[in-house]
Amino acid sequence: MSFARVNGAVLHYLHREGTGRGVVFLNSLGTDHRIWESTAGRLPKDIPLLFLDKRGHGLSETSPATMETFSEDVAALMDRSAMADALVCGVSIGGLIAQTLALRRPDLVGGLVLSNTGLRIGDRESWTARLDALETSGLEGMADGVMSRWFSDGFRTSNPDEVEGYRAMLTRTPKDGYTAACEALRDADLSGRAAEIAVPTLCIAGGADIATPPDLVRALADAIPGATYEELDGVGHLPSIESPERVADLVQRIYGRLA
Ligand SMILES: O=C(O)CC1=CCC(=O)O1
Repeated sequence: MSFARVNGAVLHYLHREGTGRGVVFLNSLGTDHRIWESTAGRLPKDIPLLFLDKRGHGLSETSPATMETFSEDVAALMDRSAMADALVCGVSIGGLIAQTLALRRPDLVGGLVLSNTGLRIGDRESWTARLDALETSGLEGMADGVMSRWFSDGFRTSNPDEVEGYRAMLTRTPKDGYTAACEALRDADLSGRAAEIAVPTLCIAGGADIATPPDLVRALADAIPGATYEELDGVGHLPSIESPERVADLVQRIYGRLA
């Protein structure tokens, strides 16, 4: 567990040293780095890993941010950890941050795993409505709806305790941090930039994801030159939690293919 002030905010990160190419994990809206724990724990024990809580989430300080700010934070922590040419795995907003990083700092990104994400997620109206709901009801009032977007019906029925735990992760997110990330999502649109991504890319969709449905992820894969697409049957928005063994297998497969 480490902390560093980068780009004006104190960020929380975990860097495991190792040998060979590193793997970086970027989390989604209202979550922290722990959503990748079960997946990362299935990867070889000797490879370097970097996890971080994006600003306004987990133990990282809150401040206004754009998708560029989030990607600069990742770049700063990778530079600090002497990690370059890494496999960068991002889920949802983490996938948008990963794409932004690949466009702005191609030296840092050797490959991408883009899970449950798109070139754009939602639209201006849907994020404005989310921000209004946050003002009216707070995260506590929104939490049931968010859980039904994060997890498939089957997972919620079979794993009530886990869902309760992740609900706590959501509701403990600072309101200002959640707001900043929603505003960044409202304003981010990478349509038209995908052709510039020049690294091996795997796009993962959840067959039961209603937040970033398979069609959105497939359109992302179609737009990035040479990208491959995998759909996980019956899985919701956070496959690293619902199906860590399948995600770890896919991460290892693309890791093994990187030159
Ligand atoms: O909270 C949601 O609806 C799911 C989500 C959208 C962007 C993100 O990072 O998570």
